[in-house]
Amino acid sequence: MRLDVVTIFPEYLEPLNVSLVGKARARGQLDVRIHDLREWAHDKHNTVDDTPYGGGPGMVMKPEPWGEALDEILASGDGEPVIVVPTPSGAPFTQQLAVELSAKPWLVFTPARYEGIDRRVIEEYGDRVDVREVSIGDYVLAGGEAPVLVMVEAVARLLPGVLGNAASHQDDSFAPGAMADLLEGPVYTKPPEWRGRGIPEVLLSGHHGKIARWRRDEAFRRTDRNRPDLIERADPAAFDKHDRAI
Ligand SMILES: N#Cc1c(-c2ccc3ccn(Cc4ccncc4)c3c2)n[nH]c1N
Repeated sequence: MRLDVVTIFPEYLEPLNVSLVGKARARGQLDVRIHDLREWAHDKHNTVDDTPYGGGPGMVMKPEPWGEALDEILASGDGEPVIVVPTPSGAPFTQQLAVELSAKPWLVFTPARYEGIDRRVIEEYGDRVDVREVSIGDYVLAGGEAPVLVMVEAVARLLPGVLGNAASHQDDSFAPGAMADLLEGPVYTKPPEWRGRGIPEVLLSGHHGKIARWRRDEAFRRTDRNRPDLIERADPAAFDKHDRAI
């Protein structure tokens, strides 16, 4: 997978050099290219923003630098990318969308700043390629770089061979399948006792069926406590299927 990121804060994307994504880049599983938008702003001050038409607070990112940047990037690759635009007014970024994007060969992320990008940029490239406006949550940030870090990690960990244990994401919270729409249950490791706190006996039993059922029940309990909205959405048949499987 090729990932391009266009930003006025390239240093904000340094975390893509470490940990899971950094290792995937080093192994050649990910081709990550970070671009400084100001390279396509040609005035003396490399200006990328201006006042909003119609008035109002803040500044808007000018279309010209984005147009030159995206034209050059799209011309540099094979096929067409999905352009992912982080914005507070986007569609929710979900595990389902992460799975969909992980199957794409090329993603271009356009994290903006200020009040966002001139709408004509989204329209221009929406006429040419698949453009997704996406939000990582119902809160307001100052720009799109942190959302890009979140989305890249969520997508990269789904790529074959990136996570050490293939099973690691199969029981994720929100992962499709028997535990779909349930949060993950609690996890434990050694020592067997810590500050007078032990381990649930079932996890020491070696009885895989009982352990799976306990984990399913704990997942249900945690979901009911922290995300009751997911309980309504969950498909009861998925639980039956999971029960039959354990
Ligand atoms: N994804 C995502 C986001 C953002 C986000 C993303 C990109 C930009 C670019 C600029 N801003 C600042 C801004 C713009 C308009 N209205 C308010 C603030 C951004 C915020 N905030 N909250 C989220 N969940």
